[in-house]
Amino acid sequence: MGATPSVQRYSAFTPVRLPDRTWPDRTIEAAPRWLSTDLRDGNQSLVNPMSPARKLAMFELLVRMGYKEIEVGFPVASQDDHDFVRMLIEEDRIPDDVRISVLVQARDELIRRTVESLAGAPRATIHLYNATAPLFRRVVFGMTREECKDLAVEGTRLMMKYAEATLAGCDLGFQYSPELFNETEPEFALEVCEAVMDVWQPEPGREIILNFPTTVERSLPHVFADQIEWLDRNLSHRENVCLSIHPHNDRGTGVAASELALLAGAQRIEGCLFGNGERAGNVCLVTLGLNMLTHGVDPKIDFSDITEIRRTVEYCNEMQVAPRHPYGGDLVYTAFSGSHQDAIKKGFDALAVEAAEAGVEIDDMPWRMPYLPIDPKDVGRTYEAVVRINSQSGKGGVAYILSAWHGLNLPKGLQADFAQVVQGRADGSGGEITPSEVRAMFDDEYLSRTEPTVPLGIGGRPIATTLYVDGARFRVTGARADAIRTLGARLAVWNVDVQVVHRTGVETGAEEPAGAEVAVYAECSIEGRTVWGAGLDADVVAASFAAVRSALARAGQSSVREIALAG
Ligand SMILES: CC(=O)SCCNC(=O)CCNC(=O)[C@H](O)C(C)(C)COP(=O)(O)OP(=O)(O)OC[C@H]1O[C@@H](n2cnc3c(N)ncnc32)[C@H](O)[C@@H]1OP(=O)(O)O
Ligand SMILES: CC(C)C(=O)C(=O)O
Repeated sequence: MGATPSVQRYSAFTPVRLPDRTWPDRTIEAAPRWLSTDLRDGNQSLVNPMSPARKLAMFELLVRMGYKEIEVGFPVASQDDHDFVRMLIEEDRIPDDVRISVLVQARDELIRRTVESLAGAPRATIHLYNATAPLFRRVVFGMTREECKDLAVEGTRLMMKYAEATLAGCDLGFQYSPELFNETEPEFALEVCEAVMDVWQPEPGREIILNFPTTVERSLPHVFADQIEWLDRNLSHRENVCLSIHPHNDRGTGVAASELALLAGAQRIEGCLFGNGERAGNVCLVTLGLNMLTHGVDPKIDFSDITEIRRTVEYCNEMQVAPRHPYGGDLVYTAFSGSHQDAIKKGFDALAVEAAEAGVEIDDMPWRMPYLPIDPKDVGRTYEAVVRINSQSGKGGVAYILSAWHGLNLPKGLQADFAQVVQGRADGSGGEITPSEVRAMFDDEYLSRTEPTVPLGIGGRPIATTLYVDGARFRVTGARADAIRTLGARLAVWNVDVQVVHRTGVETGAEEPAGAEVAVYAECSIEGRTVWGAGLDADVVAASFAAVRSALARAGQSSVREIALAG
């Protein structure tokens, strides 16, 4: 603290001038071509590069998810990388609709060995790169612009020469990247790409992938978008060029930069699952794909089991995905805070009502949910963890837990009553309260205070008594009604007024409850104050008795047990 600020050591980024940019008015309407570089850029940044088994697990995951272009390694970087490429080819593990690619520097011997590593491949792309940015030309390569361009041109020639000798029968693709494109003078990057194209000679059926990396992300996303629109306008052979981007995430804006670049004309995106990759990572393919899904654009990638994807990626990379990572993190579908929980519960309730009105399944309804940008089910996550309880939770969250996990649908007044109980205990413990602990608290507070046995089958002529069940009437007849009437009479002696009996878990209006257990919630006015009780039983009358007696017991009416049993 107190050290001299270092701000003067840094300078502003010079943007390309594009005052008539058009990309801000466009929208993303279709998925781009995706390339996963998990096995190359991702792998080269790992503390422990992937073992062959981990590489294969990653490759198979990417294929299962639907990636059609997969950069499988840098064959001359290590024996493992080379052997993995050979194994894929020799064991015929590359599906017909998948194209592998490999990366190489613009160096003669490395190019020769890289081309050889692909022998026997039915289709493959060779990806050649050299740095074009001024800092690299000066510091790393000690080259003039001309020499830098020649390196790319010569690399392309060598690649074609070796491929002609070694890869007969291979449907060969070619990709060139001016590394650190974003820091390269745009005219110079264009000049190098044009020179490379002069050698490769793109034409219909012979595309070239020109891949523009923000090797180190240095500026704002819209600046990159301007650079891409500028390229889109100025590249020759445009119809035979696939304009690809390779964004890194050094400023934390890799996703934004990619999305704006798509608007600006990018047709293909290279990235890694959950944003693995050098330094702050490559752009996250999961976030990009699912961002599209939430706008109604099919990403053409299968994210339906995000947990399995995440586990496999964690296994392969030996790195954990952060709990807040978009779409895949542990906590991204979870609300702890009361107002969020309340809104989510109301959202689910409204969705159920609207689906019933429309006569369709909930899963077929448009997704409009407070605080949840995507239906967790669409990525294989369940609703159970959507709401979790701690000291910041409110009645909506507590009610959601009892409903979603335990099938207990509490009336509103009881929700507030029980939330206070939970809040008191959460404040004491400080931590999270699990759904089973919430249930145990409910049982402890309301159910365990009741006696399991109630006096039914009292004789007398059948009469009708009405209970109010979630606002609708529920008729109980016969001896059971007698029992309730008897209880009511006794309670009257004690100045207890049973105002409303709520029952949930069965169809309202039914003569007798269907199904296993019925929950009855009694809202009682006892000596002028409202006291709630709950009862749970296979028999609705028994549950009703239990609920009333629970309320009495909570109100401190200890002799209730004898009264009820005396009925
Ligand atoms: C932005 C990116 O992610 S690029 C991909 C980075 N990935 C990798 O580098 C993969 C792992 N790399 C390696 O294993 C090694 O670098 C190898 C095997 C490829 C090469 O190894 P070596 O030649 O022993 O070492 P090294 O990488 O230090 O070589 C650097 C030389 O290559 C040159 N070089 C670096 N990149 C390129 C390139 N794209 N094209 C041509 N020459 C290059 C450097 O200028 C330097 O030249 P100099 O020796 O004349 O100064
Ligand atoms: C080789 C290129 C595409 C690269 O990885 C980068 O520039 O980040």
